[in-house]
Amino acid sequence: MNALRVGVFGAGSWGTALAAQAARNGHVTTLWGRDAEQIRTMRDTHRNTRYLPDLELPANLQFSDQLEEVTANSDLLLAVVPSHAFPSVLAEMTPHRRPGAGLAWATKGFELGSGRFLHEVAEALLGHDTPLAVVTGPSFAREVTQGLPTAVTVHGEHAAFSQSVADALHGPTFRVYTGSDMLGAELGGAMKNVLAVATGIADGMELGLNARAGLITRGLNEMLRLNQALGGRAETLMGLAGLGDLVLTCTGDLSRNRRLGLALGKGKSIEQAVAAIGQVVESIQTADEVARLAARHELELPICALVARVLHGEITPQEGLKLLLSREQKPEYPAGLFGA
Ligand SMILES: NC(=O)C1=CN([C@@H]2O[C@H](COP(=O)(O)OP(=O)(O)OC[C@H]3O[C@@H](n4cnc5c(N)ncnc54)[C@H](O)[C@@H]3O)[C@@H](O)[C@H]2O)C=CC1
Ligand SMILES: O=C(CO)COP(=O)(O)O
Repeated sequence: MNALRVGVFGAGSWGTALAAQAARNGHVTTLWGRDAEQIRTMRDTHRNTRYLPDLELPANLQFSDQLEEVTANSDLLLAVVPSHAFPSVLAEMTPHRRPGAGLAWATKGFELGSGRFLHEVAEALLGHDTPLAVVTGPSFAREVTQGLPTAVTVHGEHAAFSQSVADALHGPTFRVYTGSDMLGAELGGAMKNVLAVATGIADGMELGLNARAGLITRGLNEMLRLNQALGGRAETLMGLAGLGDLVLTCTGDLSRNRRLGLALGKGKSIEQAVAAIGQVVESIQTADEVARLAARHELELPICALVARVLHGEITPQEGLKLLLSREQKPEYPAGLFGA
């Protein structure tokens, strides 16, 4: 193995977990965070005292609050900031990038306010010749940092680059698959967060296990239909980036998006729920961007649309449930698997 210089941008829970993974594989890895105080503490304790305080990080992992320096010294750039910060952090990195250094990201979501995919944001900033890839799949940061078995996938059009990202992260308990469908992979990772809120709400309202399974399956149908309208490949959504992450996030209580739904279903306000979680909850922005994309393609995605309305406080979870259950009866697949 050739040791790479890996720069990981975003010192939240997922950036920390992926940086630890690359460091464990022997790569010279630096985790960049914007908060100098937090970075100092991480350097002193070799722990992410804010997000994963009980877990020790590899001794060879380095920490920095100098974005320019980390960018200039990395062969592989891995962005793991929240989606709302992705365009600005990438714009800051761009002028300092080494020629030929590819960019991967593990952020899940869209550009805020435009519905642009993150690969579109990256292409606009870095040009079409820069190797790009998205790292996604069912992966709670805590479990990855603990070394529990996990499978993810890396999608990009530049096969050699995707393989190098996969190789940098793949390890004895961290399986990394590859594919070439960035759009489908990004769509799955973003939409599952919205659908996790729906199943969280249902579970918070104690609607039962049948309701949860029904929501996951009809949610997958919404993913597949939007994906088809956008030109993604169905198999991507049937794999780790879609179904895999959907199942994890809709059923696993480590999910912040599911926990937001659980709190709303139990009658808490969105402000109370977000404050209690204290971390990034991507669905809050993503629900609007999914609605924007669906409207652009004249698609009706009832579960996602109702989640957006609940998140905006336009309807209560009880009203959302009534609306969903009173929809017209129809065939499960009116026009084949991907019919409306
Ligand atoms: N935590 C997880 O298990 C997983 C998270 N993800 C995705 O990774 C992304 C990051 O999430 P987490 O690390 O979990 O979030 P987190 O809530 O644990 O941490 C967020 C981090 O982003 C930083 N940040 C916020 N705004 C920033 C800005 N403008 N510039 C630079 N840094 C900024 C914060 O300081 C903090 O360190 C999200 O898109 C999430 O959906 C994906 C897979 C797993
Ligand atoms: O993306 C994730 C797991 O794959 C993490 O989900 P949450 O952001 O809902 O915690």
